[in-house]
Amino acid sequence: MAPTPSSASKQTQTQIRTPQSKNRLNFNSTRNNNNPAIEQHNPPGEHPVEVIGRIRNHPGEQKDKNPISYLHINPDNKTLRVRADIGYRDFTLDGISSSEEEDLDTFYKKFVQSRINGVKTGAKCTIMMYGPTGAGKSHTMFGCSKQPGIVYRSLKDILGDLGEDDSGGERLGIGTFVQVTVLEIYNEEIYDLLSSNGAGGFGIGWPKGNGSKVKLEVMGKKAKNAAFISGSEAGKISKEIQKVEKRRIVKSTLCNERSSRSHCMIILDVPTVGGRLMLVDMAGSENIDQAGQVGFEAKMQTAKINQGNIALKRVVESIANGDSHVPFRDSKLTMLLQDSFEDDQSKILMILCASPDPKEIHKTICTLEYGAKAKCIVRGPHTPLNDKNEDSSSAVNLGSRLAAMDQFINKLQMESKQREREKDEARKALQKKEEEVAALRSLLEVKGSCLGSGVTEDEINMKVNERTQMLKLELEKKLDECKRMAEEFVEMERRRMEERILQQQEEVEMLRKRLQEIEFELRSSKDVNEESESSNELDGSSFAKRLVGIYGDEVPGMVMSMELDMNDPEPYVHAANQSETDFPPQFGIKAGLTTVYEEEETEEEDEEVEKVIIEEKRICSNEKTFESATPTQPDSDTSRLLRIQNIFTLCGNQRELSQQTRTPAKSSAITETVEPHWPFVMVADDSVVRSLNKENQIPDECTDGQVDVYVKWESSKENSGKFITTLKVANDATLADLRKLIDIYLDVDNQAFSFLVLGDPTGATVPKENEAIFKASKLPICNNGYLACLRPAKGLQITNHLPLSPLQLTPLPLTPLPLTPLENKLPLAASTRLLNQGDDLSPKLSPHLSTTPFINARRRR
Ligand SMILES: Nc1ncnc2c1ncn2[C@@H]1O[C@H](COP(=O)(O)OP(=O)(O)OP(=O)(O)O)[C@@H](O)[C@H]1O
Repeated sequence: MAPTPSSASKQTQTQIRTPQSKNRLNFNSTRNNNNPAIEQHNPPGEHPVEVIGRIRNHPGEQKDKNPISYLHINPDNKTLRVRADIGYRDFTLDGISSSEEEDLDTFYKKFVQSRINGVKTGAKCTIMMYGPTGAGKSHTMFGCSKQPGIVYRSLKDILGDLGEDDSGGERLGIGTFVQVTVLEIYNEEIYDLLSSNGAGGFGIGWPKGNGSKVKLEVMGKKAKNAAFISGSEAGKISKEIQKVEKRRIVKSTLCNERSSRSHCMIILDVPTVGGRLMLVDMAGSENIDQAGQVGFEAKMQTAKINQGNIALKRVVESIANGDSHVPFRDSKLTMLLQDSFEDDQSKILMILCASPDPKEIHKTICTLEYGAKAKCIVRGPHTPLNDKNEDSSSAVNLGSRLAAMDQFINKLQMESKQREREKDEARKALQKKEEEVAALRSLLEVKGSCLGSGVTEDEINMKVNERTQMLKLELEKKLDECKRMAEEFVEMERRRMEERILQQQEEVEMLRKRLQEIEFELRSSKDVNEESESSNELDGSSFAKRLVGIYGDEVPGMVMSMELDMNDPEPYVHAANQSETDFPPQFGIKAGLTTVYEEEETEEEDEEVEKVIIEEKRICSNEKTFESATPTQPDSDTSRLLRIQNIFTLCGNQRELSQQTRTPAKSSAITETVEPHWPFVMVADDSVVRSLNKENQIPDECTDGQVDVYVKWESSKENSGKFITTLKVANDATLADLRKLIDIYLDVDNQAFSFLVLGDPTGATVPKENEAIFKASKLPICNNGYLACLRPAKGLQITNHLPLSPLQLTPLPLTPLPLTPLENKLPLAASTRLLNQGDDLSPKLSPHLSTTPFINARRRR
């Protein structure tokens, strides 16, 4: 079985004993007077703990950004200034190294190599890596693939590199061998990383397989039965250490992806000289929360890791403070390190690792405070217990200790003052910030109250938008409604127009049929009156032709209008004894049914006047004249006139009263010549009269001082305002005079009436007793004459007052028209005036007209 390090050391060294508790810092140990190197490295009163700071690179992505570090190394390379938010702190150490400026090789040579050299000559040295997780402890201790760490460099330094010099010359460390023990302190248990429960063998042959780690007990200040490897080839041993180092328990934490969860201790004994090197890579000194450990077990683990750190911290403080009791036994780590502190041959090199990350500032400060305290440990000159000068040495030790303590106290006081100042500044800064916050808060309240009861501008805008949308919708709805109503109205109007057009078409059709019947009757009459064909044939046939021409041919683009053409000579035959001057009396009173085609362009001027539809009658009351004008065919002529009038009645009860005289001279001439004393009457409806009054002139007086009076019935629901006759009366005639004439014309027995004052808003009638004083010239003016409107007595039936045909002896009953009056919408044709009646009627036409069922005529008296 291979010897354990402890047993080996027993063989080569005198066991170091723990110093008396009352004189802890005297580090009683066996004096080695034979080793001058030890004397050199441990001068009396020297600090046994050397503290070096090692600042790692900027971690990860921050590396390239080269941030401004909060750590600043003074040019003396011993003082490190830590810049806080407010103020800074300086820490004076034995040396400071930045990994950015000094790689591991440089660092090793500068701060570690001298210690290793001492070990080679028999000195004892403990190198501890202390610091928070991720600060680079393991990196410094073990290095990486590019740069070997302290462990491998030390081995190389102690044993020498066999591969470097094969020439057979003297190599460093030839003949030297080392014994290496690798321990792991995890969860306050010591494990032997070189042995395994399932491996079954030690020595150079490393544990095979994946057996569990062997737990070791502590005996005294050493691990009992710890395995070791011994050898003189640094390369081989380094490889083995590399392997077992991987057996350490690591875990990913917030601070480090591969965080060491255990303390690792590599004990390197150089038996030939009695030198010993203890390399301790401590677990991170982070607190539980920062490690991000979750769960009870994990937290317990972190707590136990910290237990080693805390115990070591207490040991350092205790030694530095000169306590009578140093709590080495508080943890397995401090138990194993007890020799390192107590042996006066032993030196401690504490490497404080720190990260330049500003987030780590507090951990860095804690680490540096810890190192500063460790640095205060003072070891007095070696004084064996049985030394004669023990008292004097004790006094020296005490003096140096007091000096160190004073120094430490001064430093603490300075730090305390510095902290006080920082505290004041922080308090002031805090006060200032609080004032700013209060100001901002009051500003916020003012703004809130300005906006009014918590209503923000956005809310107001939102409400305005909502209201706008609502109004828009309402407007659109109303527009739609209006549009729909307009469409309905248009549609209704369209239907009404269509119905009206249809109705008019039907009426036109019926009229046409009626005219055809008349034509037929005319032809029949021709056959009956063959003997008088010389004159009448031409007359009748031409009239028939005329009628056929009117309704048979319709000229496209022309508007058809029915009109009485009183000046058309065609239907009439000139008498042999008639001269041109005789024409008016003979042919002036002629009724010809004709169609007048008018160009549509002329409609414009005609539309200005409301189209008046009248029925036109002309009655000759002078039998003499009548007979002289038509001595042979009085009945026939009268009948013809009646017929024509009936046609107009058929066409519409309202025809235009067209008796405007184009030339007054001619008019008066015609009147004179034709029938100066005939009581001609031509009356329009009330409504017509009103419109006619506008355009009519004041009636012209005849040469004999007479004026025309048109007599009609008042239009009402029962009757349609029939035209009665035209009377010629003296200028100064009264209504009484007029009544006499009308009575003569009407059948006075049955036709009681009263005069209606047209134009009177009350529609009053003229009392009979006033008729004698009411002049006819006061009557409303109508077409060059005066209009007398008669209101029939109540219950009186209006009869037609057309002149009777001589053949018609008995009056016909009034028969209602089978057709509704056709409203004449065509332009008003040139006025036609019936100047004479009967003399221009074809004798053939009279009987036919007289038999027309629509006519109800009364015989003239
Ligand atoms: N000086 C440096 N240069 C380059 N990389 C470094 C340096 N120091 C540390 N690192 C890297 O930082 C990471 C953490 O380092 P390391 O494991 O040594 O920290 P640690 O202090 O041992 O942490 P823990 O206590 O958790 O084990 C590693 O990946 C390491 O390679």
